[in-house]
Amino acid sequence: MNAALPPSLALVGAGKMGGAMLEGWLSIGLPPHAVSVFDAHPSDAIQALCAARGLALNPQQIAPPAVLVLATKPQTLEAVAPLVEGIVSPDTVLVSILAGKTIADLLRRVPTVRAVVRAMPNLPASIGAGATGAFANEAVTEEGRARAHALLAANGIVEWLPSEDLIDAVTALSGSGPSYVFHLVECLAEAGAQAGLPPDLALRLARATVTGAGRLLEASDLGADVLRQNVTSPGGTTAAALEVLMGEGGMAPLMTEAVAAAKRRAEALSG
Ligand SMILES: NC(=O)C1=CN([C@@H]2O[C@H](COP(=O)(O)OP(=O)(O)OC[C@H]3O[C@@H](n4cnc5c(N)ncnc54)[C@H](OP(=O)(O)O)[C@@H]3O)[C@@H](O)[C@H]2O)C=CC1
Ligand SMILES: O=C(O)[C@@H]1CCC=N1
Repeated sequence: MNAALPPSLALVGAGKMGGAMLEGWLSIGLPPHAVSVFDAHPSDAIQALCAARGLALNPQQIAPPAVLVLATKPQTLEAVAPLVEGIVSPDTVLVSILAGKTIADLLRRVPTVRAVVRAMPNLPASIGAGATGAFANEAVTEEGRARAHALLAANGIVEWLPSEDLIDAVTALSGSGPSYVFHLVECLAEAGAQAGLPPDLALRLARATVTGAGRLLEASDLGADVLRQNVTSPGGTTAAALEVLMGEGGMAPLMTEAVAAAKRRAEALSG
């Protein structure tokens, strides 16, 4: 087991994201007896995982954990705060993945805690291919930061941010970003069907194209711009498509607008 991993951990909210992170922690050797899971309505998969691996699910009482990861919806912070406040001690590091909720918002609801890490993971965490942005307040010790890092790194890359206010932009880019890519698959498949392909064939090709391009990007030392140029024969078909995608009203201004909308929504979720 990674020596930096916390000796005890509570996960509050084991939904899509919390559940994905939990699987990552177990896969890198966090001992199941060190983990307590709290969820209002645990899914069948979480109940089965807890039973199979011997994790405490919704225990009545636990000793304050070294780290508590809060992974409920931002809108439930008010409702879940008394549970969290009842579990933590002043030495617990609170790692929150709630979009929009600031460190000040969290400290107001959970006054016992001092050390807070705001982290923004993304869904590919479920296969260890996530991207997380994180910010630690000044009360987080070197040890606390190392523990948070070890947990977050179980799910993919971790980028520590120099200031908390960057996290809303991270949320808009990489937190929400996987959904933009999945929508690209939907759009590509629809466009292929419009171009005459049977819809199921178009979907298979679109999915394999996006997956393959992602894997090439990961495997290659080349930048995305060079890889794009490598597909683009002068005067060929790709150039014709890119004239549309890179033209006025193309993908760049659309993506800028989408990310700005997500960032505004993150800001609106604070409080
Ligand atoms: N999904 C994603 O890709 C990402 C999500 N996030 C953040 O992760 C957080 C969770 O999102 P997501 O996993 O999608 O949401 P989910 O709804 O899938 O997960 C939240 C879980 O918390 C449970 N819950 C609700 N209230 C309580 C409570 N009082 N005590 C204990 N458990 C409770 C929910 O139960 P029930 O369903 O019964 O309400 C649910 O199982 C959000 O704050 C979001 O901003 C961050 C990055 C990416
Ligand atoms: O959509 C949301 O609000 C959350 C935060 C980032 C991804 N999902």
